[in-house]
Amino acid sequence: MTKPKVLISDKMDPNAARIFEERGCDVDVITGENAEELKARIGEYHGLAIRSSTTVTPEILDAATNLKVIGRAGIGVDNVDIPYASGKGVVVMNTPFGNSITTAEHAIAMTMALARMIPAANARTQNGEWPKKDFMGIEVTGKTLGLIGAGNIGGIVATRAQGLRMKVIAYDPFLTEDRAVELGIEKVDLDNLLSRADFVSLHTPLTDQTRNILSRERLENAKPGIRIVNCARGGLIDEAALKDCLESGQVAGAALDVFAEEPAKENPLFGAPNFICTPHLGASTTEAQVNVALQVAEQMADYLVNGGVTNALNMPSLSAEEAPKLKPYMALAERLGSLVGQLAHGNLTKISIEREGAAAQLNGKPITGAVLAGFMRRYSDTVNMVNAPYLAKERGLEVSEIRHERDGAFNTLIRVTVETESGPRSVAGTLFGSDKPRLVEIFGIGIEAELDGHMLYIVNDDKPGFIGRIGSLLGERGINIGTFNLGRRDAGGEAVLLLSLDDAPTAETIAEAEKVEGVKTVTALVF
Ligand SMILES: NC(=O)C1=CN([C@@H]2O[C@H](COP(=O)(O)OP(=O)(O)OC[C@H]3O[C@@H](n4cnc5c(N)ncnc54)[C@H](O)[C@@H]3O)[C@@H](O)[C@H]2O)C=CC1
Ligand SMILES: O=C(O)C(=O)COP(=O)(O)O
Repeated sequence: MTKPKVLISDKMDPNAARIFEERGCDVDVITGENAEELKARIGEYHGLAIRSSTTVTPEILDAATNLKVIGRAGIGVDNVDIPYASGKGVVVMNTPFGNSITTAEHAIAMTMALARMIPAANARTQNGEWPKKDFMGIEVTGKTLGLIGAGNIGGIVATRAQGLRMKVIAYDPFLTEDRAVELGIEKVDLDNLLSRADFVSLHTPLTDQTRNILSRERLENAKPGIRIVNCARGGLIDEAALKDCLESGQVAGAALDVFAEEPAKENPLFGAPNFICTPHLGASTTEAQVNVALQVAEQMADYLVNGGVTNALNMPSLSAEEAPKLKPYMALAERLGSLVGQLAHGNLTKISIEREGAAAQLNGKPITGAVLAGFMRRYSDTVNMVNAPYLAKERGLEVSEIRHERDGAFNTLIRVTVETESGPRSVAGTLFGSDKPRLVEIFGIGIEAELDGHMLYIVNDDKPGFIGRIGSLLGERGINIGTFNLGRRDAGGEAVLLLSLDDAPTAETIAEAEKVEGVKTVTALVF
């Protein structure tokens, strides 16, 4: 196997490059390139490790013809077009906890800096002014902190703020009552929060629902003299409205670490009263950067080298321990999916994946992904486990997964069934010797065959002499048969023949085979 190649395109702790190398990847660190430069380069890489400065657009992804994984050394992934990456079969992962304490601490630092106007006091003192009378601050003790978003970072901010004796309330539609009780915070709606909070701190991702969540209207109707801290994402606040509210005094102060447009070299808020800012430093501590660099490199290398999937945003997790165990199952699942995809006719809208025996004890999601990857190949040749579920959804394919506790004739079995116009059609397979995929049933007929390379699937009448006729036809045409597998429904009834061939059969060979006495259908298959 060639070594996976990874590009680190944003400034990252050197531990990331070290881990990639130790785990068997080639790595280039090339930061600060513009989109055109990245587009020209990305085609040669299997992995792309980023922070927030690289934006991964559809154009970049179209050029990324070998890319398998994007790793975000951090939390927010609004700089990656995840639906497009999924469509391209690229896994997107982040490191959801590595910088959360650091970012929460930055929000607390910003809160204290706002309360006591530390940046301006510092600047003017160092300017020789000694402006003691201009900086009358407020205490945070006893004040109400309103969190918009109370997930990992919001939750940590809550505990730190409670340590400062603040009362914490939160607006987060996904916060459970139990978690709110555990955090000792009151769950409220957004209007209530804005009418009560002395400080507001934002901790949501940037999504279509949260964009502009602090709109002009909400800022203008908030509690007069409110102070706002944003260490989450720029697009959450209407910046022009915030500037007006700072100037009118409606908002008593704002501390932003993030801006709608970054890098923010110019911004309407610069110079506004009681406005302080940092250049997206929320995650910038030595501890957090080591954490996220180590974690992203471990996760990406795991995927590129062993197929393990951790913290992916567009694929189910698969631990590095599970991956080798699941590998033969995934090969079996993909072939079964591919077989029904090649054989079943018409518009297929339902597929079910059943697992029995040892297979029922395994993580089913990767097996389903592999079946769908094999099956969807009937529609697209760029399909893989990552994009198959998305493509299946796009085509309206209904997928069901069934686990049977019962033990059947095989100690492990995967069955794939599609609903066709003439009823359900199903194929099943097992593993021989724990890692060799074998087909054991095709459309109700027991058979035992490897699914590999070029094959011919022939349905025929179970009559004497048939096998000789087919063998002679192929022999006369100089086609070498690798394996020869037979199955039949009843003696003298419908029978099937699966042949593996050294080369792809020509259309002419197939037409000749169809003319052989007793043959009903001939289908060329490829795995
Ligand atoms: N300034 C910086 O350097 C950093 C910024 N961040 C930002 O902080 C964000 C939050 O990070 P975490 O707390 O780790 O994420 P998280 O996923 O643990 O928490 C986000 C919370 O927002 C809530 N939420 C989602 N939609 C909402 C809505 N419409 N209204 C209210 N709440 C909503 C979710 O329910 C969740 O509880 C990240 O998405 C990232 O954008 C993260 C790290 C560093
Ligand atoms: O982790 C996040 O979401 C961040 O915003 C941190 O951004 P950065 O890695 O410092 O560019």
